[in-house]
This record gives sequence, structure tokens and C-alpha cells, in this order.
Amino acid sequence: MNEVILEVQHLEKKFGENIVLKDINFQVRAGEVISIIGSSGSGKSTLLRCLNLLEEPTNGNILYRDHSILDGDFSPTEYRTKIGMVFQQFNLFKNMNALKNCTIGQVKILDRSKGEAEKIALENLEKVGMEPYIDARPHHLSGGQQQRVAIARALSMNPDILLFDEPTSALDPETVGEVLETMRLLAEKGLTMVVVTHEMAFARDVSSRIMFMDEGVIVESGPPEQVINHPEHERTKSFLKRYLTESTVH
Ligand SMILES: Nc1ncnc2c1ncn2[C@@H]1O[C@H](COP(=O)(O)OP(=O)(O)OP(=O)(O)O)[C@@H](O)[C@H]1O
Repeated sequence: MNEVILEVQHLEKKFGENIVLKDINFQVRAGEVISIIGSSGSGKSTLLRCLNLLEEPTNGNILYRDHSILDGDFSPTEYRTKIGMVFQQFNLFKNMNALKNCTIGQVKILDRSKGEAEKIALENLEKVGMEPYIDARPHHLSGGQQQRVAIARALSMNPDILLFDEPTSALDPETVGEVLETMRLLAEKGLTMVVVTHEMAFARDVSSRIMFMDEGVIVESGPPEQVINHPEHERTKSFLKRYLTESTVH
């Protein structure tokens, strides 16, 4: 078994009196692709944001390579270079072209030289098929292209894990496929990924593990075959039934 990169222990998150995450426990091992699925409001994004320290957990612990990320061993900026994040809304710098978007963090945070940062950025833009657009600013790119630049930007920081928060939800239907295909290729190359998604076909075909969340709890977790085709829990069954009547998973 590959090494454990992240370990979540008894994680709880409250917003005021609202308990949004309840006793969450799981590990992320190198090379795993974990899809987190569940109804709207079940806590998926909050969990991902806790993993990246964009939200502070109320209780529990998160270990990165056996070190707690909550006790000050890492600064949030340092930690976020290890655990990258791709957002629903891309969050590219609007006044910078694709290449600059992928170099600025490397220079400012990782202290890489401009030349080295550009070399790494170009390699990653090529990986996501965006090398023909290195001079383009975000408003000249489609949503799918912007998201691929955002993925290249995150990869350029050499993360141990890449977190994806509903990366295709803000896209026009015609560009969803290109982003999912990019993610599938990265998964095949061995990138460790945790993906919050409503794309059930992606979860089923690409993940090594699916975690189903409901009301702040991980109800069921296992290989896609098991969770999608043979769910054990009633809550998983009714979510999948509802999902299948609202959309099509071929
Ligand atoms: N910053 C916040 N302040 C207060 N409540 C919040 C905050 N962020 C999330 N919540 C609440 O936490 C709960 C879980 O939200 P979250 O966005 O994590 O769910 P989700 O499963 O990702 O939903 P979706 O699929 O719709 O994105 C919701 O009740 C939401 O209203």
C-alpha cells in the first residue's frame, strides 16, 4: 500500500450552532483518486475547504505526512503548496495571461527563478493541452480552457495532492468533457486527487474510491463498483436513485 499523505481524524466543523461536518475520518494515500459525492448542502465543499485550511476545523485533527496541520507546524501558505486546490470559478488572475497565471505563484511563494517557473508552467500547460494559449488572458478563453489553465497553475506548484471543488459545475455543458478528460489523464499519470463532484460517470470510471456524504457524515466509502452498484446504506441508495432519475449515467 502506498504511503498515507493526509489523515483526517474526528473532524468536526460548525458554523455557529450548525454542525456541518460530524466525526469525519479517512486517509488519502499517494496515487488515490477519491470522489466525494452527496446531496447539495451535505458538507462536501466544507470538508474540502478544511483539508486546504480555507476553513478552520472546529474539532479533530488533520495530519499531513504525520504532522498536524492545525498546531502551527506549517504556515497555511506553505501547506497550500503541498495541497493544491482547483475551484469551481477558476479564480485566475484576470490581468495576466495563461503563462503568467502559472508562474506568479512559483516565483512569489516557492522562490523559483522566472526562467525555471516558466519552464515548469509550460510543461504543465502542455499536460492540459493549453500550450497554444499561453499568451491569452482569461477573458479570451472558454470556461473549460480557463479551468485547464487553473489546473496547470495548481500543478506548477508540485502539489502532493490536488483538491477539486466541483471543477465543472460552472462550465457550459460543451466544455465539461474537456476538463473531465484532463482530470482523467492526470489520474492515469498517478496524481493524487480528491474531487467533490456531481459527475457520477467520472466518479464511477476514474476514482479509486468514492465517499458518499449526507448531512455532514461520510455514510459510505469504498470502490466505485461497490458504492454505485452495490450500496449498503439506505441513504446512499436513495441518493443514487434520485440522481439516476434526474440525469443519465451511461
Ligand atoms: N461560510 C459559511 N457560513 C455558514 N454556513 C456555511 C458556510 N459554508 C457552508 N455553510 C453551510 O454548511 C452546509 C454545507 O455546505 P457545503 O457547501 O459544504 O455543502 P455541499 O455538499 O458542498 O453543497 P453543494 O453540493 O451545494 O456545493 C450548508 O448548510 C451551508 O449552508
